[in-house]
Amino acid sequence: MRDVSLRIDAGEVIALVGENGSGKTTLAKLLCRLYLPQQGAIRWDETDTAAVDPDGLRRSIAVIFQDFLHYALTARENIGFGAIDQVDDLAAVRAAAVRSGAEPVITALPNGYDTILSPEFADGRDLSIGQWQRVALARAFIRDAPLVILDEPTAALDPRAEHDLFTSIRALYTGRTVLLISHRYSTVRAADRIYVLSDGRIAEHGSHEQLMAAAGHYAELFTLQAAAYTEPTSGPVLS
Ligand SMILES: Nc1ncnc2c1ncn2[C@@H]1O[C@H](COP(=O)(O)OP(=O)(O)OP(=O)(O)O)[C@@H](O)[C@H]1O
Repeated sequence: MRDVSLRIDAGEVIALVGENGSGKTTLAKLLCRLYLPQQGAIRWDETDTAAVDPDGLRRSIAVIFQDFLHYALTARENIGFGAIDQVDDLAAVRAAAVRSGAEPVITALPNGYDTILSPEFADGRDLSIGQWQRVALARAFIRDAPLVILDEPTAALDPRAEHDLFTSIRALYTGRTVLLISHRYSTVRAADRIYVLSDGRIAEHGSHEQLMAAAGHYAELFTLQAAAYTEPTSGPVLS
């Protein structure tokens, strides 16, 4: 990443978009201090995050990466590990599951929240990718962190679940700051500000309306994706 300068204010919903390999996940990992910048600084308020205790910093961030972990443990543990002190608090685990849409999936399992999410165990069950994604979202909800980073949180969700998540994202995270990475332009358009990454740099930023008016890279990608839904002849042809 080069020449990247961005500011995220408390309570904002910020979206990062850009083509594959443009650096979105790398930027998220830098914010979590999984990587240290070779030059420049990342400051939380006025403090350089390179100078703070990494564990403390990470406790202040709830993050779901694209390749989130699937633990061969119970549904309760898979969610409760988001906030280690609440792993035995079924009410907190259930509340997070309700918010993420995982509750109906889990209650249908043979032992509910005590079902091991792996088919290798007696009465264990595996979940579909989209169901796992709801569990991962619950894991992020349960942690009372001021910064929430969601890297492609809806890639495997069905359209209704995706719609439900994004129409409720501000209510879900009231008072928290959200960094959302997504290739779905319909979901990022409601962000307060959108940063467009290209080849490790910020190519554009602004609100959806500002970026559409600028008629640049964002407007091109948004229009391309929207056209696939609205123009019957522009989509791929299966034969
Ligand atoms: N640990 C790493 N070391 C070196 N290069 C890396 C590392 N992780 C990713 N990259 C490279 O950095 C570039 C940006 O990757 P990144 O995962 O940040 O892209 P992205 O915008 O999130 O892409 P996608 O939309 O596919 O998820 C890619 O060229 C990738 O190969």
